[in-house]
Amino acid sequence: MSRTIIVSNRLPTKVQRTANGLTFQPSEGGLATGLGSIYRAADNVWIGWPGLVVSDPGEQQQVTQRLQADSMAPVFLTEREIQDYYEGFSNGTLWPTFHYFSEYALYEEVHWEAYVAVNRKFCEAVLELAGPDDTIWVHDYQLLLLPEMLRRERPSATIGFFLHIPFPSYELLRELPWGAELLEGMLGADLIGFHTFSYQRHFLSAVSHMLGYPNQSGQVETPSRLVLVDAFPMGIDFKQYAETANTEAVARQILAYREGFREGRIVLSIDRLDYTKGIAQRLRAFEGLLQRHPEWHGKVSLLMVVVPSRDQVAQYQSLKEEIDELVGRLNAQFSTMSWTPIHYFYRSFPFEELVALYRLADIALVTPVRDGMNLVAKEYIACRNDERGVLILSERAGAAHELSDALLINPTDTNHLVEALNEALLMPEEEQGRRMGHLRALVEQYDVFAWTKLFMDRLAYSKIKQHIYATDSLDQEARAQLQARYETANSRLLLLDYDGTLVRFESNPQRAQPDAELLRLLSSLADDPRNRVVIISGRDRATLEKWLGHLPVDFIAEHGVWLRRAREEWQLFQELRADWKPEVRLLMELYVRRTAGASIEEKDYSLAWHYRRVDADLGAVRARELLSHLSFITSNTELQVLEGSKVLEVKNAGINKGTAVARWLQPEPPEFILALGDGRTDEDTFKALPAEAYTIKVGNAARSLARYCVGDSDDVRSLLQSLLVIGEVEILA
Ligand SMILES: O=P(O)(O)OC[C@H]1O[C@H](O[C@H]2O[C@H](CO)[C@@H](O)[C@H](O)[C@H]2O)[C@H](O)[C@@H](O)[C@@H]1O
Ligand SMILES: O=c1ccn([C@@H]2O[C@H](COP(=O)(O)OP(=O)(O)O)[C@@H](O)[C@H]2O)c(=O)[nH]1
Repeated sequence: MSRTIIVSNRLPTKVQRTANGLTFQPSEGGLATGLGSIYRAADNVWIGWPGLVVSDPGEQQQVTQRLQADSMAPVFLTEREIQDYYEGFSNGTLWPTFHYFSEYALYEEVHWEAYVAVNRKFCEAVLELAGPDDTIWVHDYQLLLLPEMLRRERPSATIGFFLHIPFPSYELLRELPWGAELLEGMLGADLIGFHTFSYQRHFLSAVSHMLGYPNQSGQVETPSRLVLVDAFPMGIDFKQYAETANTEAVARQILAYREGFREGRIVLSIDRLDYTKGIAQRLRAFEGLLQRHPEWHGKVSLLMVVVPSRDQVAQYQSLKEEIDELVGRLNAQFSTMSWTPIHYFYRSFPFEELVALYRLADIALVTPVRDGMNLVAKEYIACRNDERGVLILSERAGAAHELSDALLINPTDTNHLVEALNEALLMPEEEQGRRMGHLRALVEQYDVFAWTKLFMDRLAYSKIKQHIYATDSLDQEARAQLQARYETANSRLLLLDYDGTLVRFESNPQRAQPDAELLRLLSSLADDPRNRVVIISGRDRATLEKWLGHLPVDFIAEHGVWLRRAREEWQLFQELRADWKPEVRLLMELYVRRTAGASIEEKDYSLAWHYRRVDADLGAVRARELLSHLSFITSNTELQVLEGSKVLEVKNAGINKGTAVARWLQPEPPEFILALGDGRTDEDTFKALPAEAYTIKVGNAARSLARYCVGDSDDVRSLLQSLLVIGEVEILA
């Protein structure tokens, strides 16, 4: 039976060392609490760190056995690994950068090395446990490299990845020296999930800027696979919170807490200690309320739970001091004999006590400056079976994208926050009920089970999608078979695209001239009387003639408009019109003026608008605008607009590389056909060829019709060179 292997840095159970030996407690933090419900509900396994250094082999065995009974498998980390991988790279570099606190970020090579090594350690733990049919679900920023590491070992595994924290703008990511490696690491997955659409958008933009991989409708085309990217706002186990809130035990707990506050109103704040949570700003806003609205003195208290977290990281230590100092100052300033404005707890609370706090509070004050999602906000809602209470929520928490009936605030705008607090304290019960009713319906519907199902369904869909477009890479075996066919064939047709296939792409197309090695290779291949070599390109015939015209090769130029047999005259594929060019040119010129780096290429029967040298985002936007303009003016004409790699081309419809290639297949197709191409226009060639032809896509094969793929033009040359060697051996023999 197939299982889901959940992999995250932290396990949902944390091990602690006490005077009485090791204890096992639930972990805090949204990842562990949120996923805890789904993993217990099914036959899944969870791999992760148990939160403590356990180096003694006997103790390791004890922990392993105890966790195993709960379907968990521990990955033990050494003191050094915790310092460099967890506190260092994960929480000293990635956490601040991804939360827009890059001024806190450390850039230490030794932390990076530990991060790579620990990701590898997790990889080994997964490989040991995961069967071939198991689904592997990797979580969060501590394991960004893991999907790619797993992919290398298990090319066909089903791997999902979910990021629980924000994915920042590309501008933040580029500050990391290791940005590209991290993106590649994530792209080892089949499906990558984020809490919100804007995190997804930032990721896609980073992938296109830093790796150059295109994407369409949330699908990234990597050189080897299609990777799906989508937004899945995480939910909570609504039922568990709602049911617990109705229990006798919670009712008793509420009564006990109530005594301490008498009739006073309670504002609740619960977070891990973290500078992203806006705890200090929140205290200042509470101070503002007491200063500006003295009518609340003695009538409202802030109940603040701060759960200890990452206390070995410098910023967390200084934040703790700042909070202690602020709470002390405010209480000293405002307290009376019968009223304490702030009740501050620096510890975690057991589940039922938490539920009682949520149920007790008139207001939940959730004001992070950045937060991937924030489950506390959803838990508060789930506990309000009475449909009372007001949620004040930061617009910079992922949860704000769903919870629009909360009072949404900007956490750094203290005035706004003060007035929101006052508004919440004065909010009539009827309005509280209306807002809470909407919020509850939403949190109930999109709970953690719905979230998991959605993710898993999309993961299965990503595999189907990949299967439809699957292109095998030209491995040793396929290459040997191709060579054997080549060797025995008496007539061979080699159809070779030029840019991106025989030579690398240049940002200036005029610099893509053939080098001596390529000229030698083509000339030697064409010298074999059994070979017919055809250079098949979108380029104009003059350029091809200038660069390669002296070789004994055939040409297909302008995507099939011009044909030339070796050393003969150029022939037009058929009579064509060019009187449309001035009008189209005017439009393209307008887009050149608006877009620095764009240029127009004029051919006999087509016009191309190039944007390879334009800023990637701007280029994509302008190309879309121009495309819609061009589609409009070419509708009901005999023209077509072709979308190539960073180029839009207007040309006569019905002629393409494929229609031209068909002429080389007559009267009889050759015994051996090899076609190599890297772009969308080469797909027409592949389509026009018989099934037994060797069609090979160069580079990104995610959506190709080709039978095989190779990496780049170096691989192409090495393949052609190997054919040449076969030919030479035959001649010698
Ligand atoms: O494991 P720790 O270092 O102790 O930190 C606790 C967790 O903090 C982060 O939680 C995030 O996940 C939540 C659920 O998706 C989300 O609501 C919240 O906004 C995030 O900050 C972290 O991402 C986890 O890996 C940690 O375990
Ligand atoms: O004493 C506590 C206080 C909070 N939490 C839990 O910690 C999680 C915090 O998750 P959130 O998404 O709000 O933020 P994170 O800490 O993951 O950044 C919530 O599920 C809380 O119920 C807990 O387990 N014990």
